[in-house]
Amino acid sequence: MRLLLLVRAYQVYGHMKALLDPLDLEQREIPNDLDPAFYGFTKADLDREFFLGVWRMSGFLSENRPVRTLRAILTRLEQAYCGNIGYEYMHIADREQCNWLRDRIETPVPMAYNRQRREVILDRLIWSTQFENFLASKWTAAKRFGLEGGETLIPGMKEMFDRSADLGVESIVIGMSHRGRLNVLGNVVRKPLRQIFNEFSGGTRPVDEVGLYTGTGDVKYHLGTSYDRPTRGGKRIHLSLVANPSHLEAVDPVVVGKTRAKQYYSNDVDRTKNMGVLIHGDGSFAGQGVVYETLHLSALPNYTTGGTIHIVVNNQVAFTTDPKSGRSSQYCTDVAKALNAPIFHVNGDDVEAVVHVCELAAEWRQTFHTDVVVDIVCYRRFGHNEIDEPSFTQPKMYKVIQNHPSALEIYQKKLLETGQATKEDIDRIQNKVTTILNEEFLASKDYVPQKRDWLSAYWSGFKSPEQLSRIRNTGVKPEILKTVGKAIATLPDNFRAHRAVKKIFADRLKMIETGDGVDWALGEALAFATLLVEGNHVRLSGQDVERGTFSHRHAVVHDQETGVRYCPLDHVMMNQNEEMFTVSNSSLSEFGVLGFELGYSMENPNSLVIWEAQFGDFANGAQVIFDQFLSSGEAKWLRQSGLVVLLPHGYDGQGPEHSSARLERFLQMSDDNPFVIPEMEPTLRNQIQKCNWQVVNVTTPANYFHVLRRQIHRDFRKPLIVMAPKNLLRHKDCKSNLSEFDDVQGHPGFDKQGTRFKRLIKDQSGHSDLEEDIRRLVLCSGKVYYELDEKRKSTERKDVAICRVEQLCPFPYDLIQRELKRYPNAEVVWCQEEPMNMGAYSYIAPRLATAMKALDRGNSDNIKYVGRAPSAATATGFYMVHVKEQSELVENAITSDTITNPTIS
Ligand SMILES: Cc1ncc(C[n+]2csc(CCOP(=O)(O)OP(=O)(O)O)c2C)c(N)n1
Repeated sequence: MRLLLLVRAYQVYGHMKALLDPLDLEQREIPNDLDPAFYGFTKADLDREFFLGVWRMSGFLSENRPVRTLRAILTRLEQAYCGNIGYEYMHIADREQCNWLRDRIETPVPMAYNRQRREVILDRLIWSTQFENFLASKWTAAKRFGLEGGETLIPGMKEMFDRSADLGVESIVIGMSHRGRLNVLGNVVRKPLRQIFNEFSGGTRPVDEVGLYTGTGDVKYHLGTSYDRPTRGGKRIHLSLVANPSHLEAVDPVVVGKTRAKQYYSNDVDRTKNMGVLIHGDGSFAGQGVVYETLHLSALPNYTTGGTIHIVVNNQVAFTTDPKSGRSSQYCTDVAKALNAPIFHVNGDDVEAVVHVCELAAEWRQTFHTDVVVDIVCYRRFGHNEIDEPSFTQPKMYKVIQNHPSALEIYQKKLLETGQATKEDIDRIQNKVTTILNEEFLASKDYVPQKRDWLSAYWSGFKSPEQLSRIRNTGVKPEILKTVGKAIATLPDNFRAHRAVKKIFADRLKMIETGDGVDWALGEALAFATLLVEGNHVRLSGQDVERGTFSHRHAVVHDQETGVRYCPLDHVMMNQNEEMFTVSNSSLSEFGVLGFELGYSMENPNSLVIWEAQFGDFANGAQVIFDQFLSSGEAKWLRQSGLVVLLPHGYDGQGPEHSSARLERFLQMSDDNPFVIPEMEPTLRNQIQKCNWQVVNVTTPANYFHVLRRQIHRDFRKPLIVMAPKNLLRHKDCKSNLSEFDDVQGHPGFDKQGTRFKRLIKDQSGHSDLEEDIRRLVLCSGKVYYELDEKRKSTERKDVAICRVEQLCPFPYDLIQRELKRYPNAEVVWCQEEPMNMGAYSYIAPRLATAMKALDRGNSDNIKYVGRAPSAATATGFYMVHVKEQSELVENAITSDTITNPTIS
C-alpha cells in the first residue's frame, strides 16, 4: 500500500521534480511525498522485490513483471515523471482520460524517433534558429520579438500539425502574440519569406483587385495570413494565422469563434476537422482575464470547438517582470486546471521532448475533444525586444544565458555523440537553409503583394471600400412574411408554454394575420426568419438572449411541465438544420463572448452574427474588441466583418449602470469626416463602405428589421452597432405595420423607401416639401422621440417638427439637408437624453454644422442643445431626479420659447 502511495505521489507531484528549466535557476521545493523515506522505506529496501498488483492498470504497473525491486520502480518513476517533461494530469476527474495518459507517460520508451524523424526535427530546428539569426544580421535594430531561447516551438508546432493531420484535422486556426510570430509566419504557416523580408525593409502597402491602395496597415508582427501546407504524412492542412493587436491574448476568443464557424460551414459535426491552436506568453497566460473567459467557452454546447491546443512559450520573464511578481500560482498554466485540461510542462532545450508533448497534445485533442496545454519552459536570449537591455533587471539570469548553448547546439551535439547524424548531414541542412534565406532576401527587394487574402472562397465577389456596391431594398414578399410569420408565431399543439408566453405568441399571430401592430420582438424575428429562408445562417449570442433580458424575445420557450425547449425559428423551413438558426445564452462574459462572435462573423459573409449585451453599459468589459478589432480591424488587416452588436441603451431611471451603452464612444471611434460631405447621390453613394462601422439608434420595429437585413443584402460587410431599446419593446406607439416590411412599392401613406432602412425618419405630421411656418426643427435619436412626440401632441404645438436620426454614423448628410430645406425658418435643435458630454451631441454638432453651412443655414453656433447637463456618471441613481430631468428636457425641446445655446452662453 505504501508503495502504491509512492507511485501515486509521482503521478501527482512528479512534475515538481522534473527538469523543466533549461537555465536551472528555478528554485522549487520538491514535496516530501516523492521521498521513499516519507513512506517508511529505507536504503535496505531498495533491492527488495515488491508486488505492485495487477489492477486494471495502465502504464508500467501493467507490465508483465509485477514483481520488481524498489530501485527499479524508482528509476522508472523518475524516468517517466521527473525527466524533461512534467505531466500534470491527476486533477482530471475522468478516469478513462487519466488512464489514457498514464499509458502513454509510463510506457518504457516514450520517444523512440528513428534517424529519418530526427533529421526532420533537426531540419526544422535549423530553420527556426537560422530564421532569427538571419533577421538579426540583416535588420540589427528592428523590433521582431525574436524567438531566441524558445526555438523548439517551431519543430514542436510542425510536428503537432503533422500529427493532427494524420488524425483527420484539415484546417487549423492559429492565434498568437508577438513572441516568435514572424518565425511561425515564415516557417509554420509559410508566409513567403520574401514578403516578410520586404515588410522588414519598409514594406509595400497591399493592393486590392482594382489596384488601389487601401487600409492603414499594421506592424509586421501583427499581420495574419493563411496557407495550405503539405504535411509530413503527405496530406495538406489549411493554416490560418489570425491578425491580432498588441493587446495580449485578445485574439484568443476570436480564434475560437472562427474555428467554430469553420466547423459549422464544413459540417464538421464531431469537430475533428477544424481545430484552434493558441500560443501564449507565460506572463499573459497567467495575467489576462480573457484567457479564463475563453477557456470557459470550451465546453459550452454552442461555443465548443472540440478542444483548443494551447502552447505557452514560457520564457520565464514578462518584459522585465519575474514570475513571482506576475502570478500567484506555481505554474503560469494553473488557470487551465479549472477545465480539467492536461498540462504538459517541457524543457524547451530538449527538442525531442517538445516534439513528443506536442504530438501527445494533438492525440489528446483528437481523442477527447477538450483543451490541452503544452508549457514550453525556455528562456529569452535577448531583451524583450531587440533594442532592450535585459540585464538591467534580470542580471543573474542573463549571466547564465550568455553562456548557455542554443537548443540547436544542444541537439546537434547529442545527434553527433549518439551517431544519429554526421557533421556532413548537419552542414548540408545548414547550407541549404542559408542559401534559401539569401535567395528570398534578394527576391524581397522587388516583391509586390498582389491580392488581399481575406478574399477566401466565401468572400469572393465582395467589394472593398474602393469598389462601389449597389444599395438594395430589403423588403420581403408579403406572402413570405405571412408564411414565416405564422411559423414563428406558432407553438406546437401539445406544448405547455407558460401562460404569459402563450399570450405573447397569440398576440404575434394576430399581428401577422392583421398586419397591424408588429412589435420589436416580432420585427426582429421576421428579420431572422426571412434571412434564414434566403439561405443565410443566423447566430445570436449573449447573456440571456434566448428569452431576452427584458423578457420580450422568447426565441426559446420551455414546456412548463417537462422543461423541453422549443425554438420557433428552427422551424421556418421544412427539414431545417437546427444550427442554421442558433440562439444561445452565453457565459457571463463580454470580452470573451464578443471576441468569439467577431471571429465567427469573419469566416463567412452569408451569416448574420449578433452579440447582444445584457445592458449596453456592460459592453465596455469588451472594450479591447471594440477598439482593437471591430472599429479598426478592416483598416489594419483588410478583413471585413458584418457583426451586429445590440446594446440596450436609454434613460428610464434605472441608474448609472443600466442607462447608457456609451453611445459617444462608438461615435467617437467612427471615422467619417465631420467637415466634408461625401458623395450622397444614391447611385454613387459608398459612404458606408468608406466608413469603419455603422452606429444606429433605431425607433421602429420595421426599421430594425431592415437594418438587420441590410447587413446581408449588400456586397460588403461592415460592423453594425445598435443602441437597442428597452422600454420601446412594449411601447404602445413603437409598432409597425406589416406593409413596412414588404417589398411592395407605393403603399398609400408610405414612400418607396418603406421597403428599406430609413437612415432618418422625417416628421410624421404629413409635412410638405416646404414648411415655412415651422419655427423649430428638433433632431433627435432613439426613444426620446416618443416622449417628444407625446409632449408635442399634449401641448398641441404645431410649429415644431421632430426628425429622428436613425443612423448616426455615417452621418446622413443628404437627408439632414432635405429636412433643413423643408423647414427654412426653423431653429435647429439637437435633443438627447444623455448628459452633454455623452450621447451623440459631440458627434452630431460638427457634422450638422457642416450640413448647415453648405446650405447657408449658419454654423455650430446655430445648433441649440437640449439634454442633460454634463456629468461624470452616466445617470442619476435617484428615480425622482431622473423623472424631473427627463421631463425638463422634453419640455424644453418642445415648449420653451428660447433655448440657450450652450456654445455661446
Ligand atoms: C494587454 C496588454 N498589456 C500590456 C502589454 C505590454 N506588453 C507587451 S509584451 C509584455 C510582456 C509579455 O510577457 P509574456 O506574456 O510572458 O510574453 P513574452 O514577451 O515574454 O514572450 C507586455 C506587458 C500588452 N502588449 N498587452
